[in-house]
Amino acid sequence: MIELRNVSKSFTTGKHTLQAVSPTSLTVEKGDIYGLIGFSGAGKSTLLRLINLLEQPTSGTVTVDGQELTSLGAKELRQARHSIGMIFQHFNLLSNETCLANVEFALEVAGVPASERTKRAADCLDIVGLGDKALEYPARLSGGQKQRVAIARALANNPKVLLCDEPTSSLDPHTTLSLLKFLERINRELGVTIVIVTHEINVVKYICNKAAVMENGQIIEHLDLTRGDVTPSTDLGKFLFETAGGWTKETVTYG
Ligand SMILES: Nc1ncnc2c1ncn2[C@@H]1O[C@H](COP(=O)(O)OP(=O)(O)OP(=O)(O)O)[C@@H](O)[C@H]1O
Repeated sequence: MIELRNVSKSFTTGKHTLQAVSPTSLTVEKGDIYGLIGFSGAGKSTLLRLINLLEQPTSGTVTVDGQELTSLGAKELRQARHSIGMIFQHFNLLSNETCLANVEFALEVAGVPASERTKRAADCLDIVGLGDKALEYPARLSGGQKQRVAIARALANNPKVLLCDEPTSSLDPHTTLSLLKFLERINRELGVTIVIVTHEINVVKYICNKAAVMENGQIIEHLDLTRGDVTPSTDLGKFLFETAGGWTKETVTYG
């Protein structure tokens, strides 16, 4: 579903060039919930943003759902991006618009006729269980509810891929858990492939079937999380998993 081939990204500020992502390849299969983990500054968010070309790669190719995004012109890229939704740590909702208008906006940008937008936006809010909040403003919602509106907006154009940049970092543990269950449902019932950047290993352990450990702009290890015991081979992988402790799908019984 997602193929990154030798992608790299460097940022130049003045005389300084910083290599945020060194040439890296990554394959995410259809139906995966794929985690990107590592310390702050490792390049996780940059790698995620390379998937929908929010960051243009310095080198390499990005292919999503069989379409090589890096070879598209601006108009085609805008079109292709509609099948890639994204959510963020701080939700990025329009605060002066209602929840419904926030979702409608995504449809408007995608060129959906005005006559269809309201119904589709309302349906998306229903999917996330917030049909009754359609005419509320984001400021009146809890963090978890705001993230659900952001998910409704991300789902409005029926994406095949959902990119999540620290989606639970602003949420308390209970809200985190219910959001993770929700993302799981989207993955299972709507068939949406999910890539999730997080510094919370518990999140990865709970929801992901695969993960990549990043350090200094490189993927240093790929992990299969479908088997009971995760046994990272790198020191960083071991450190991250050994210090995580906490909950797993088997140990969490509430929510
Ligand atoms: N737009 C930018 N301009 C310049 N440098 C940037 C830019 N975006 C990211 N960087 C740098 O690239 C490196 C990787 O950043 P990135 O945000 O991808 O890391 P991260 O692993 O997601 O970190 P965190 O967990 O703290 O968000 C960092 O050194 C960061 O300062």
